[in-house]
Amino acid sequence: MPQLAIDRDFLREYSNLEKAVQQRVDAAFSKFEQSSHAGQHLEKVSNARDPRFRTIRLTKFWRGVVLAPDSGETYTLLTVLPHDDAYQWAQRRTASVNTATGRIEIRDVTAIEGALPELSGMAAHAPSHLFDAVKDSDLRKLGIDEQTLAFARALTDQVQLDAARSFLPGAQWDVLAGLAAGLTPEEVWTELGDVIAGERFDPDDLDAAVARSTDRVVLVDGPEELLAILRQSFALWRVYLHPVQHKLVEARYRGPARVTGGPGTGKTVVALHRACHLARHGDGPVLLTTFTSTLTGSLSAGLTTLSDNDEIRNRVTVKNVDQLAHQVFRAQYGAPRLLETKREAELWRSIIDRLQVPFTDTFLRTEWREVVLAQQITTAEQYLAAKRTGRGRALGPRQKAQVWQAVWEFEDQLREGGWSTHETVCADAAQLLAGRTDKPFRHIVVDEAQDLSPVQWRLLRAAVPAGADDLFLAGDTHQRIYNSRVSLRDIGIMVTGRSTRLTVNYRTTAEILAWSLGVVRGEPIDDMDGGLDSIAGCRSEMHGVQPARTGYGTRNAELDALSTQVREWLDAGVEPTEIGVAARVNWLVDGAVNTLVAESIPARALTNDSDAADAVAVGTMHRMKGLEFRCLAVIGVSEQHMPPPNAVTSPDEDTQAHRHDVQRERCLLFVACTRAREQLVVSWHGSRSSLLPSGQ
Ligand SMILES: Nc1ncnc2c1ncn2[C@@H]1O[C@H](COP(=O)(O)OP(=O)(O)OP(=O)(O)O)[C@@H](O)[C@H]1O
Repeated sequence: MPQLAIDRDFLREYSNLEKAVQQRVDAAFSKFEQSSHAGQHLEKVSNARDPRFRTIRLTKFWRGVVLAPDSGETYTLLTVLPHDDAYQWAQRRTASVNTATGRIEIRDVTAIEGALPELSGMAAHAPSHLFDAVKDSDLRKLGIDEQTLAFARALTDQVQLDAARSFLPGAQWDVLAGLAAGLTPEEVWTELGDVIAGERFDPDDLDAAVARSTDRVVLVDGPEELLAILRQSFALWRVYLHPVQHKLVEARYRGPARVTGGPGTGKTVVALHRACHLARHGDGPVLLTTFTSTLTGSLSAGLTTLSDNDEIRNRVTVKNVDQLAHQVFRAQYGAPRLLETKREAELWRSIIDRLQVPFTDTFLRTEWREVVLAQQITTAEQYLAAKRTGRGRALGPRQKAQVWQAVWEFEDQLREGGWSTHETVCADAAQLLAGRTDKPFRHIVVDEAQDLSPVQWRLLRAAVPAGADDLFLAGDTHQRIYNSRVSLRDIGIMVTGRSTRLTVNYRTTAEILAWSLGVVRGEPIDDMDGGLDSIAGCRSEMHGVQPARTGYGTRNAELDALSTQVREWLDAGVEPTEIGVAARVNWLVDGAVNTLVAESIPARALTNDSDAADAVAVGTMHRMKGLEFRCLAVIGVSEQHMPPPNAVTSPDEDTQAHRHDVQRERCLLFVACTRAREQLVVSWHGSRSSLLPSGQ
């Protein structure tokens, strides 16, 4: 029986096809496998460079291009195009086997041959070339074949390489892009993961290559599966993993492990797959957790996309860390009597007044959270001896005694009133679990790990027995938006030697990523493990338009321009749900929703309970975490609103806290901008924010 395989690129194109053509694709390929002579529907392409390319008729105007097997029965659907384009596509290209990965790749030979003479001519007179530092033998080892090698040797700059992306074989272009981004051949080798097995694959066995190409081809088992895949073609991106991601998902670690990487590099995708993998092959219940309830919701939905097997799904609990803390606390002590944040600040202020100590309530609260609770300090001696790494303002013994007295009073009043805060609930829950030998989970997977506080880490550490595959962390400290700082080793979570960085961004175009990286470039940001994190090598292989940056005289002028922009996107065929608007503060979110709605544009504010209506999503930058949009406007990036003055500690009060607050705001802007997939528009009114990259 002939079997149909679908190329990943086609799944992406499918959602952009007109409904009628989609229906013809469904019909043609649903019948495909029942036919005992699949070849009979397929037409040969005259003047084809590769005789294995065929076309299949879908409608009078549309054709599918199919790669027919040399001898086996697997036919791969590569693309669907209007009649003439389909023939031209097939005439220009060839399929080949990458000798390093053993997988198939397609190249536009006509384009390569067309560009090479001119490039070689220019290269002959150039003082240096893009890959002078890389040996031929290294390039060959990484799967670069003779034609691509000749092309690579003729390149003198990155722009030429970028322009060649559409016609060079994909995996080989990835290798060259990695080397051009400054990775060594060894690092590129590691990035390709276990697909380079050291073996040299047979370049003529295309059928075996198709079967091996799980990263770009999905084999379909029958018409129902085909239809299911086509229906959810976008969500299906979650199914294809890069070899490095795949390795992380299935690895067996002797202890805690983590994946880091810039925005859009697939950390959440890895976390989801890892949770499923542990549910299937692990040794007990799995907790998939993160910081906020909004993020928990999208993890839950992602998990359902990955596994429709109830038995597997039921082995994974999805809960945010505070929910877990409250559950453990309640089971022992009943419902906590929670002190609201406002009343907590009042309590600190009344203690400051009474004791006449020279600190602000913000300083004392942070000291309590980040030093006292984080290190489980219960006595003055312990506090006097405690490490205060990252707390900035140095304290002499007299000041420390004053702080301790205030903290003691605060905790005493909590005890007396029977009050809890979210932090104490978490600390109490951690203590309860630490004392138990029967832990609730065998494996814990944490997404957005950079935002968890030390007390929350203590809870997670106590919720799982120490051992193989106990904790798996996914996160990026350049996207820390809640100011929690932690040293994992201080909490007893050792990830050294079990940390992997992802570098390829799958969400955002290179233009948007490069500009957004400017917002955080040069910031010294820790890696939660005693060192500094780096965003070097983070790159995207997709291209599009440069982000637009515009200032307006007034807020109303900025909002009017926003509605013009959103209308333009809608008129260009972008669905309302694929458009996002981000602002730093709630009142600007409300202003944007009102302006859009007044212009009859469907728009909704992202709130805790808002559902996914068919409308443009407008939300605060915090709410944007975990989301992505084809087109995104980031508004109100003005000097007076970004950062908002009340969100940043004054440098006179505490220089370190000031620095941390400004850094958090930078990270927040970075997070917001990197939610855009294809188009990003940044605007402000009045003077522009100093957080925007200078000179642009
Ligand atoms: N191997 C892959 N191939 C294609 N697309 C991928 C791959 N891995 C992830 N993606 C897609 O890239 C996008 C970003 O993935 P994901 O949200 O997991 O990244 P992230 O690193 O968690 O991002 P962030 O840190 O910005 O939240 C998603 O649309 C996802 O489906």
